[in-house]
Amino acid sequence: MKIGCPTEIKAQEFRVGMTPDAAAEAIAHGHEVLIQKGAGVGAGFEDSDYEAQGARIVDTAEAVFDEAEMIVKVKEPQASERKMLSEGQILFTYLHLAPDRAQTEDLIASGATCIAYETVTDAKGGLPLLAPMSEVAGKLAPQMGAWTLQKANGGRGVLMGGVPGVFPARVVVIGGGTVGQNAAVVAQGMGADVVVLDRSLPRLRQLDDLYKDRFKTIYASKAATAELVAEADMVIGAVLVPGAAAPKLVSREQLSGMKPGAVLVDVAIDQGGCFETSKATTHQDPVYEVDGVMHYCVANMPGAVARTSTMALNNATMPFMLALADKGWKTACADDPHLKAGLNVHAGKLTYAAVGEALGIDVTPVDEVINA
Ligand SMILES: NC(=O)C1=CN([C@@H]2O[C@H](COP(=O)(O)OP(=O)(O)OC[C@H]3O[C@@H](n4cnc5c(N)ncnc54)[C@H](O)[C@@H]3O)[C@@H](O)[C@H]2O)C=CC1
Ligand SMILES: CC(=O)C(=O)O
Ligand SMILES: [Mg+2]
Repeated sequence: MKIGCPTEIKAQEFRVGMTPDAAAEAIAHGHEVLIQKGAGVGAGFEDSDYEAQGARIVDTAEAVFDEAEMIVKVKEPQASERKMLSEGQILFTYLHLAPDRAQTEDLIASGATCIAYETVTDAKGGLPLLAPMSEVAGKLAPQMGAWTLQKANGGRGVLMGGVPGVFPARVVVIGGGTVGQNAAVVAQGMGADVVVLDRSLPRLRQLDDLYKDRFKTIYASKAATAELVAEADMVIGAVLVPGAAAPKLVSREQLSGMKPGAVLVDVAIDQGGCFETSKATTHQDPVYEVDGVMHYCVANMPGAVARTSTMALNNATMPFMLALADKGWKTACADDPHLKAGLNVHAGKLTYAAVGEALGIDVTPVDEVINA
């Protein structure tokens, strides 16, 4: 199969869909790899690194999309990229369709087969292609929140770790999955007083077993969430209902009860955000204020540490990329129910129930398109 990897064009996105190592593996499996000129530079990979592995460098994104049977990317295709997709082509990348009607409609219209990293599953009920980026975003969240808490950046002027004689920052993490766990560990490591809320009791038990000396766990009832948010210096939004639009857990009304200059870091923004007042921002202009509360809502946080993130992402995507290339999407999905869970759009049909529900679009069962 011809596998193509274009340069990411989302603002300040420096990751790349394939490392030279991933290209080498695909080539060893008998595939051809096309890399857009300069695609890896932001993550520290030169064109010559890819050429040394046998990949071919092409000048433009158009050339990649024209020739490749499968496109491997990082971020959801932007409008100009969606126009280049063609019928029968495989697109393997993050999609986050539930909050994004325009993208969903364009992908359906393209006739391509679109497999979303974030809905591929594993045998333990996890999301193996989301997890590495959630680890990164979780670790970044307290760092970005701490910067935003500084007075000159609009924050309350509270130091995460405090000093002897002065309380540390109070950090509330809503959602104790991969993002939440990593955020809580780093925030606690910075010296903050940390509470993690979740609606899953098994998950709270697991976190308590691992970290009871480092942070507290609380069941995420509406009342407990409201009380803790009102007292917080920083709230990190880290919930996920896979594939679905994020539930709104802090309303605009609640902001007036928060401390002036408190910070909301909405990591769940890629699924639409879990605070009512969240709207996606960019690394260039990451923070805005509503009713005295600072919001950090960057939808591609891992792009800030593009080299670490690219390598972590490729470690996870590589076996699935190879299965798709070796077997074609249909057999690869038929053979692996976890990859099958990644299929969101095929040949003009939406195939992911939670996206259909969020956007009011008819859904065709995955098995129907696989067996067609
Ligand atoms: N902004 C960015 O750059 C990035 C965003 N993300 C996003 O971060 C979010 C979290 O991802 P993960 O931690 O990997 O998900 P996860 O599935 O590991 O964890 C989500 C947790 O939220 C909990 N939850 C669900 N509904 C809840 C509710 N109403 N109240 C409290 N807890 C609730 C679940 O029980 C689960 O423990 C996702 O939307 C993901 O796409 C991930 C990486 C980068
Ligand atoms: C998961 C995601 O949206 C990202 O890594 O940008
Ligand atoms: Mg994102």
